[in-house]
Amino acid sequence: MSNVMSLLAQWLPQQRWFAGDQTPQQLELVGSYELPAPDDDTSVRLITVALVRDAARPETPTYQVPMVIRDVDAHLDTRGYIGAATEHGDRAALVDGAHDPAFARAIIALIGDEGQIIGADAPGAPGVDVYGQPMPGARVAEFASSRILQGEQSNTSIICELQHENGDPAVPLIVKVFRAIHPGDNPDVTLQTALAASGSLRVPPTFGQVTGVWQDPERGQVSGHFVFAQEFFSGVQDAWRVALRCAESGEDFGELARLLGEATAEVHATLARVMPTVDASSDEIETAVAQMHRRFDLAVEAVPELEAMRDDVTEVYAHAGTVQWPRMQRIHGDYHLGQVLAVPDRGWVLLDFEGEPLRSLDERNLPDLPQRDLAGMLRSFDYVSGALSVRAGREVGREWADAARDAFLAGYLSNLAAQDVVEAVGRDDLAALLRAYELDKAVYETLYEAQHRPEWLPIPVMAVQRLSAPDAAHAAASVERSR
Ligand SMILES: Nc1ncnc2c1ncn2[C@@H]1O[C@H](COP(=O)(O)OP(=O)(O)O)[C@@H](O)[C@H]1O
Ligand SMILES: O=P(O)(O)O[C@H]1O[C@H](CO)[C@@H](O[C@H]2O[C@H](CO)[C@@H](O)[C@H](O)[C@H]2O)[C@H](O)[C@H]1O
Repeated sequence: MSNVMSLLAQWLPQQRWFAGDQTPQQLELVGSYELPAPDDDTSVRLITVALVRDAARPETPTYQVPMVIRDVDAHLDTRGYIGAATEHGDRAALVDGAHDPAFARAIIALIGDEGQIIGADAPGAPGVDVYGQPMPGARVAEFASSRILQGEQSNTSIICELQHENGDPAVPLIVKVFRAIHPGDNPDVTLQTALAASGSLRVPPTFGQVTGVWQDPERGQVSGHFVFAQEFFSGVQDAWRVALRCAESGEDFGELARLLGEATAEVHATLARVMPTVDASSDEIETAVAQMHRRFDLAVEAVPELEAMRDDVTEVYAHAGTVQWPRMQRIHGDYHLGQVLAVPDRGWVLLDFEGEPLRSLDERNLPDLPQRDLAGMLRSFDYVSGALSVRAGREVGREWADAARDAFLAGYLSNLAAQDVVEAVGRDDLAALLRAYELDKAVYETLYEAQHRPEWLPIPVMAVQRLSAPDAAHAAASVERSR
């Protein structure tokens, strides 16, 4: 194994976006591409982006890993330091590209200049071709600086400060580097680009994207999205923080929840207009219900206490399979309070349309029911109460969560397109669907928490119990109350 690959094998398991914490058994270079080094920074020896996977575990993702090889000098930013790049000469450092401004700057230039790089084959691995695609009309200012966005994320986002020719600050960009790369469209890119192109203010303006073509060891030549860049809203808070603050302090959240419902309905209506929709055929319904059952089986393996709820859960899903379904369309897919920003002068802005990370990309690219998104947000209100309750050691915030869900649904149903759906399908059937999707989301969350945050596992487990209980009138009552 080369020096760089053995350094990566040690470094990868420490990264939040890497699945699992085991050192890869057989780290394989799937391909790589190089970006031009800046003329005015002679300490950069090479900017290279590797696609790597653990060949001993082919079911795990292929990861995108940007790296900068730099001189070891006084200006080296030690935060991104991976190790000594001995193959690249004396005093050469291998730096995580996400921490190095040379990578961010090269990516912005690739997109802004509509550049293309045809990758050269490396020893043992074919080259990767990459294409920069700016949004029509997008204008790029001069690169000034970059920093990595800290936090619990599935991908790596880099904030880039830009400036006009006269030195005045220009609108900053957020450059999201997809870590697990998949053949096919990434819905985060396609959906947000379609929304932005339709003139929607409910997503950040798109700057552009990088797509790549590579040789997948199993599937041959494939293509997919590598990077997505959008306008960055500085200093704003996400709806999770706003909601927690209100729930803790008693500040009113009703109006904000209602506006969030309106914004959600607006996005659904736009997606139904600009992206394909399909009738929910009996096949589609059967598949969707079978997926819910499958997910429950998986969750029971990880969280055995769910087994006791199996009969009730089965009943809720079975009932959902018998009611009338609305037309299926593209949706957000992993909607929760952390995916929404409170932007002054714009209102709620939605982010991260990548869908649930635990579902396959093929599934996430299919039309789905808007009820999945509504259920996601309703679960999120419950999480606000759940997080506060875990902290307090007793139940708090239940009334707050109930009021937020009523206001959110009322806001959603004030939209004309949403009213048409109620008219066509009927409230009882929609309530049955909402309950099944809410339960399915809580089941998904048990898996997510078991893997990532075991201390929060009781939040979704209690929700599965509550939502599956035969007398649960929760979802139905909310739809009823929002009349
Ligand atoms: N355009 C933006 N403006 C301001 N903050 C943003 C923007 N896009 C993302 N963020 C912040 O970055 C976080 C992670 O972004 P997200 O798209 O959810 O990435 P991931 O796929 O890694 O979870 C968000 O929760 C939000 O706080
Ligand atoms: O934001 P991601 O796309 O990475 O989504 C995953 O992580 C979320 C947690 O950050 C998780 O959301 C769950 O926890 C939230 C509170 O932290 C809560 O508001 C959500 O309702 C709850 O589902 C999400 O499920 C997961 O896919």
